[in-house]
Amino acid sequence: MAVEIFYDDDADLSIIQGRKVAVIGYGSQGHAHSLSLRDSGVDVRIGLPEGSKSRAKAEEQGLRVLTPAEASAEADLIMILAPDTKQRFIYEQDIAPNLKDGDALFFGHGFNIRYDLIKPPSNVDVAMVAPKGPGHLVRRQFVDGKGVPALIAVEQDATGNAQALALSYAAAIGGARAGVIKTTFTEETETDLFGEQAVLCGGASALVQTGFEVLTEAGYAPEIAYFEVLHELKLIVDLMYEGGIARQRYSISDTAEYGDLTRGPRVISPAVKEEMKKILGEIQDGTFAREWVAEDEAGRPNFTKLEEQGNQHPIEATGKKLRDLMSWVDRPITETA
Ligand SMILES: NC(=O)C1=CN([C@@H]2O[C@H](COP(=O)(O)OP(=O)(O)OC[C@H]3O[C@@H](n4cnc5c(N)ncnc54)[C@H](OP(=O)(O)O)[C@@H]3O)[C@@H](O)[C@H]2O)C=CC1
Ligand SMILES: CC[C@](O)(C(C)=O)C(=O)O
Ligand SMILES: [Mg+2]
Ligand SMILES: [Mg+2]
Repeated sequence: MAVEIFYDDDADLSIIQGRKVAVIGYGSQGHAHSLSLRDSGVDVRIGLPEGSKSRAKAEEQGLRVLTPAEASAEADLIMILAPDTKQRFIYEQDIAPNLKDGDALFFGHGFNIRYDLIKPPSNVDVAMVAPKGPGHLVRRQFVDGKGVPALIAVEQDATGNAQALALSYAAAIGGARAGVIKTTFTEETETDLFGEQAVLCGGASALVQTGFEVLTEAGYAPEIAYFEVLHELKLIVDLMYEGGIARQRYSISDTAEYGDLTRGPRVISPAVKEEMKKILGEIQDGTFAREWVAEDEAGRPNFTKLEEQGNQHPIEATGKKLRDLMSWVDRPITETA
């Protein structure tokens, strides 16, 4: 089925400029949405708990910070950009008691609606603006006059204007410069989880770590292995980003292309595809969501252990040493947030 794609000319920025927006959370997405909304002439306030470490950062960047309940009470559009596992508690405690007829409840990802963790009342619009990229790059691209593509979806249209409002919001954070696609909460949630687990984060990280291990265990220098499987990956993916896999194959040598065509399918074998299908099934039937919610409720023991193991992987120390010597590598996102 053909998708609908919207650009800046299709969006009416004055719609979002006429609203009082509360952004709940000031992390990766929260800071990007808030600053770009503000720069697009939108009346925005931030909702963060009293003890939040992000409060000082938001205030330093010239934003007004309230508690989540105060921000929700003042606003007529509430965008929840807190961690997915915390959203239902924030919604019950701070947002739901402050929702008024015709308000809009916005999400940056459909997890809590798709898996029935939040059930909004029927008198408010429920919509999503989900940028297809990390928040720090959403902001960086906006500042550079570019944009990260975004998905919009309407779960509930109480006012009859929810789609125009979502498109206006997406344009205000730069999404309509690159293209805004209309979807559903279900499609966004399931494709986003699949993408991050199988390809973008899970798949890519495991591929890089495993390639590094194979080379270093065979006695090659870690620095050479790092350049080969991590640093150069960005350069190869840049070519795909610019012109697809065909453009990447045009730029590499014929030798590389023959290796790509004949060895690639041995690495990503039919068994890997079967595993990807299983992963998609666990997303579709709710297994992953139940597991993640339970893991979070238990204090994230497995998450913490695996994250620490990842931080200790030898590729991290090698990469840090080499990146410190490359002045042209962009500043870490922690410094640009
Ligand atoms: N990361 C990304 O680029 C993308 C994220 N998304 C979606 O955006 C949403 C936000 O994710 P992300 O930006 O990664 O989140 P982060 O973890 O980067 O930031 C979460 C923010 O929420 C704050 N927070 C925590 N608890 C509360 C609370 N009780 N009340 C109010 N604020 C709270 C945190 O405060 P403190 O700093 O004090 O911890 C922090 O500022 C999620 O739905 C995610 O799926 C969608 C697309 C991409
Ligand atoms: C790829 C991870 C992501 O889905 C994103 C940056 O788009 C996320 O949830 O952070
Ligand atoms: Mg994503
Ligand atoms: Mg995601």
